[in-house]
Amino acid sequence: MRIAIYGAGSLGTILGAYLSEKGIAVDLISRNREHIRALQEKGAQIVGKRTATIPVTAMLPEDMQGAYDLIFLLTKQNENKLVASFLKPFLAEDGMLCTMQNGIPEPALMEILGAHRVCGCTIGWGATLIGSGVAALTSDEHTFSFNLGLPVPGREAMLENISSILSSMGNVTIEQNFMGARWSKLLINASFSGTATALGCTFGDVATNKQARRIAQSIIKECIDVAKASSLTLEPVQGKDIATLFDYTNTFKRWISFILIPFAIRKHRQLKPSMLQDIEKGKPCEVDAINGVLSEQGRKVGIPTPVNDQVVSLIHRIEAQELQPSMENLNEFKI
Ligand SMILES: NC(=O)C1=CN([C@@H]2O[C@H](COP(=O)(O)OP(=O)(O)OC[C@H]3O[C@@H](n4cnc5c(N)ncnc54)[C@H](OP(=O)(O)O)[C@@H]3O)[C@@H](O)[C@H]2O)C=CC1
Ligand SMILES: CC(C)(CO)C(=O)C(=O)O
Repeated sequence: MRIAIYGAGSLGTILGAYLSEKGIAVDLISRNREHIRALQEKGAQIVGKRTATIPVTAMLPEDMQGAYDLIFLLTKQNENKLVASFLKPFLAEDGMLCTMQNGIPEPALMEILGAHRVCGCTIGWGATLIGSGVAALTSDEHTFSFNLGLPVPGREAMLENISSILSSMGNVTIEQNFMGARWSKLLINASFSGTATALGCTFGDVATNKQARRIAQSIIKECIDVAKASSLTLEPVQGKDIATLFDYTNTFKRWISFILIPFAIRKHRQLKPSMLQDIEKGKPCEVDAINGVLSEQGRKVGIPTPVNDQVVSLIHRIEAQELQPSMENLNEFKI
């Protein structure tokens, strides 16, 4: 099976290194020339929760040849239409593109590549590219998890193949209710990644600062309400039934959910959201594909998302350099 990781940056470099280490042949592809040169010359350097240098095969998009049976997509979502059109001739007729991006990326990719050539996977761990060829693993290895699913039925055998490839690295779950799993990950990203990006901090800082935690808690609730109104059943995240734990209907349950938050994210305290990493690099981030999707779906089903809307507009102001990501932005919130 010919396998590629398209968009081998923070996550893709770690994924590619672990698969290569297990003897699974995979091409790591990115447009970032310095990064690709470093990967080719020195291998993938992993720092952070693990220190290792692993030889990998890396190339630029213009050096791709022939068709791949499986492409893991790990570019940011902002250019997905262009990326999918570019990748179309490189995906075998019966191949599969597995998007590991955040948000709800499958529908737009299916339009270009065909419904049966796209599957999705949510990622429950984090990474940060800190230099050419150097990726920091920001989660413990035991949190490596992959929740795989088909947006439409029909390619179950291929999904099993992908599952066995990924299970060489971590824990894989094949989701029957894949959209429920997607929305559970969206809930984490909208609440924690969105708040941490606006405030320029880690997940741990969001949980520790009570005002920040209140913002994240409100977005969790907004997401649960939007999911319910959209007839989506949220799937557990790493064994935790977030829809039950954090869905409050009275002051007492609201207080319990507030107290639970630091415990629920304790293994992920050091995570710095990929949206914040983009902002720090002066790039536009995926806020419209993450928090923006929650606000948009809320409008469709008539559920207000006032706190999430504030995160969207704050992050846009940060992108426009009117504000810096900082704890001082807590003063901008009205909740
Ligand atoms: N980082 C994390 O911890 C997590 C990220 N995710 C999701 O995974 C996805 C990838 O995130 P992340 O790894 O952080 O992203 P990065 O920006 O670190 O990596 C993306 C890589 O793809 C390259 N790239 C971008 N556009 C193209 C293109 N059109 N053609 C070829 N190469 C391209 C980038 O190059 P260049 O630098 O030049 O832009 C970069 O090397 C996102 O959807 C994110 O939300 C999910 C869970 C955790
Ligand atoms: C939640 C986190 C940090 C890792 O899974 C992520 O999805 C991101 O940074 O985009």
